[in-house]
Amino acid sequence: MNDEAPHGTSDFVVVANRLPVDLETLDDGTTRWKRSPGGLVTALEPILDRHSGSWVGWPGVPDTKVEPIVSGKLHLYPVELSSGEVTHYYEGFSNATLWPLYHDVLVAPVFDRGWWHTYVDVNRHFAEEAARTAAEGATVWVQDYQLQLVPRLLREMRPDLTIGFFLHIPFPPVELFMQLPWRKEIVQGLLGADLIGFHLPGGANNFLFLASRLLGLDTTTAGVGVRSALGEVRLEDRVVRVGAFPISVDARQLIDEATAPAVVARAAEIRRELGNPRRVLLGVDRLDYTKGIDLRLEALGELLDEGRLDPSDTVMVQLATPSRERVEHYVKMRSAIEEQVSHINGDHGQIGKPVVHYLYQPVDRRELIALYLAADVMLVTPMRDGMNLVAKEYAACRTDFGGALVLSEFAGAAAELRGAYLVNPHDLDGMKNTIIEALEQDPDQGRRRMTRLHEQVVEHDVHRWAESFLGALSPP
Ligand SMILES: Nc1nc2c(ncn2[C@@H]2O[C@H](COP(=O)(O)OP(=O)(O)O)[C@@H](O)[C@H]2O)c(=O)[nH]1
Ligand SMILES: O=P(O)(O)OC[C@H]1O[C@H](O[C@H]2O[C@H](CO)[C@@H](O)[C@H](O)[C@H]2O)[C@H](O)[C@@H](O)[C@@H]1O
Repeated sequence: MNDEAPHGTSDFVVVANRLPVDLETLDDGTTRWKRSPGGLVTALEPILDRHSGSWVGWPGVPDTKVEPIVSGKLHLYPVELSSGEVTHYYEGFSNATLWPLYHDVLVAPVFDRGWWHTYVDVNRHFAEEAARTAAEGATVWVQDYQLQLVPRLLREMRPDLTIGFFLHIPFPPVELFMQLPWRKEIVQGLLGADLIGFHLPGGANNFLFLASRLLGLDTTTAGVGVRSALGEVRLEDRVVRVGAFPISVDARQLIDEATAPAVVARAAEIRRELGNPRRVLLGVDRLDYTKGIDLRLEALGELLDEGRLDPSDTVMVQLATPSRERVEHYVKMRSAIEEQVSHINGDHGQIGKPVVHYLYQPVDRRELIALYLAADVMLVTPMRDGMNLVAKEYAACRTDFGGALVLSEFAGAAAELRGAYLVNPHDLDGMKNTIIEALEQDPDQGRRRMTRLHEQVVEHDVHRWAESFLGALSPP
């Protein structure tokens, strides 16, 4: 990386809360860049590799001024946030108000006026940096719930720009959204865009209904389709289009990585290191209360208690990437999950042979892919999830068509991944039966399911997602 990224020259600008890399301070006081967590970065990185452009975002640490950076073809424009802004805008309004509100109110959202004011201020900083970065007539693609006011602010500053917005999390039904004291401001903020994208038609339809009901705007009423039949909100001077564009993964890249001999060998080695169990179950998540890690552990614990799983030949690996570690519900969820893991291992493990191997740390990407290859059953059991790229990564990596995917109905990915074993994670008995069914599947039937999953993800990869959104934003 070097530091020569001039402002005002970019024809394509992504604006997201985070840069694709986080600045990390080591014990000796030196700093280094590490990959940012989460699916938004996973999805957008390959797009910017292809579409050379700029990325405006926060470098992940407070009170640190970082000059613009060039990384290969990509120009990074850091937005500085103070520690107070991180507390009120990121941990507060974004992750303790909007995140739970948009995820079915799984925990009670906090409505704090001070947090809202900081959210407005920080959205303005991001809009200002985007306005400085974009060339005349550029396309700016704003990402996610942390930046819902940016489209309007940016349009006021730079009416020459084409502005897209994509929401990576679910957009709630009107009954829940109406709880938000600043509901009109958020909808007006989003309507600054030319095109607003959601993962699923349901989110797009919720938004159209809200624009009509809350702001009395003229909207289309026919249902939005997947990458088709866009809806419209007709404003006095322009039309905002609204669509559904399910995000995905870079399937070709994953296939290359998953078929590398070193990764295939590592998968076999992982099984040996786990003690050559007959079955390996896997969970991979940011440690978030939406992900249903607690529910799948409860199911596993009961299956072991009831003797339906044999602890001498069954192993579960749960990777939990640290996330939002200062937000109250994340702290509580970590303790609850770690208690469950201890409980299961206390009851069913043996010396040197725990049933659940739990890591609270990110692992290297090649190790993650080797784990996907080593797993007989992948458990993706969120109570609500915008998409869930882990499910799609697992399907992309299984070029051997082995393994099985147990997938919550409440993940966006369930709308497309019909070869999965779908579960309602609140239905504990149903989930237990489905886990057993997946573990004991007929091999031919399993291969058919996995072939279907793999082909779906290869055909509908992240490049198709970006092309469909950007094609709709700026039709030829
Ligand atoms: N390299 C690496 N990536 C991880 C790890 N845990 C999760 N990820 C990635 O983080 C992303 C999670 O995306 P997604 O499932 O959509 O959920 P999100 O965390 O809510 O964005 C996926 O691309 C995962 O591969 C890890 O330990 N190491
Ligand atoms: O930036 P963080 O607060 O550390 O959180 C990580 C990301 O989590 C969320 O990811 C979502 O986007 C994925 C890709 O579209 C989707 O598959 C997943 O269902 C979502 O939860 C969040 O929306 C991102 O802004 C965060 O960067």
